[in-house]
Amino acid sequence: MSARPLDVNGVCVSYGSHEALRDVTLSLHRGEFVGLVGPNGAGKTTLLRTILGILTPTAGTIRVAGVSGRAAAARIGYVPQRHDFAWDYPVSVEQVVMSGLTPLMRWGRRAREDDYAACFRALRHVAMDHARTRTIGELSGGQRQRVLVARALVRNPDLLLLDEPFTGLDQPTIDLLFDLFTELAAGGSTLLMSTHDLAGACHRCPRLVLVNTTVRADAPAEALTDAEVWMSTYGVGADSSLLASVGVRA
Ligand SMILES: Nc1ncnc2c1ncn2[C@@H]1O[C@H](COP(=O)(O)OP(=O)(O)OP(=O)(O)O)[C@@H](O)[C@H]1O
Repeated sequence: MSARPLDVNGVCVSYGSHEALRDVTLSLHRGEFVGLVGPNGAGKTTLLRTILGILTPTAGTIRVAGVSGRAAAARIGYVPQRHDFAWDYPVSVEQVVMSGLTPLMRWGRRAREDDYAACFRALRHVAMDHARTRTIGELSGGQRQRVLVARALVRNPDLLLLDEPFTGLDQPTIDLLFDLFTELAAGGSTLLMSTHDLAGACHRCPRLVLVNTTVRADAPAEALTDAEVWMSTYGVGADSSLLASVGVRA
């Protein structure tokens, strides 16, 4: 049996004396699409960056497809927040997607025919193959997000990490991206996505992980009907509109 795409076990992360994550345990199976939700400062980005190997846990272990450390990072496709990317850089869509392969290429190696073929496949996956030669600055927000997903997919990862992919996008664009993520999961990709779109996550992510420093709940979205869990994770009262947005009553 092949190893799970992600196993996080008892992970703790601190920034100096500030404890950002405590005893986080989480496993994903192949083909799962999991929403990671929690309030501002809950530790979502910290968890993604720790899985990526950018941050080192003070305790616990992380395995991606059964391996850890640098080998684990090579198995991950990462979709950063859109505003973390330099969109005014004068490069083509294809060049951005190609940059997803760079970590796998030895320094100085020129792109080969199979690299271009991998880029084309990834762009076709996100329905952006028609825009291969366009300059990235010309793209809409939704198209930019698709290009970032293609860049993450090009290395055929065991795990896709998405950091708030919906920020600043309109509802129809968000719906199309949810369709894309659902299709990717149905095709065997494994996705862990942080988001503040609670209503969308409740409707479209089959499984939700609620986090605030530690995992507060981990269940199919439709099973998260206990208002207390949402209230304590987000630190809100029974009168909060958050409860209506996730479809529960206090
Ligand atoms: N580089 C850093 N140095 C010190 N503290 C940090 C750093 N990055 C994050 N933190 C702190 O760690 C905690 C978790 O932050 P993190 O960015 O992971 O939360 P988040 O859930 O992604 O928040 P948001 O939804 O606002 O993006 C917060 O208290 C934050 O202030």
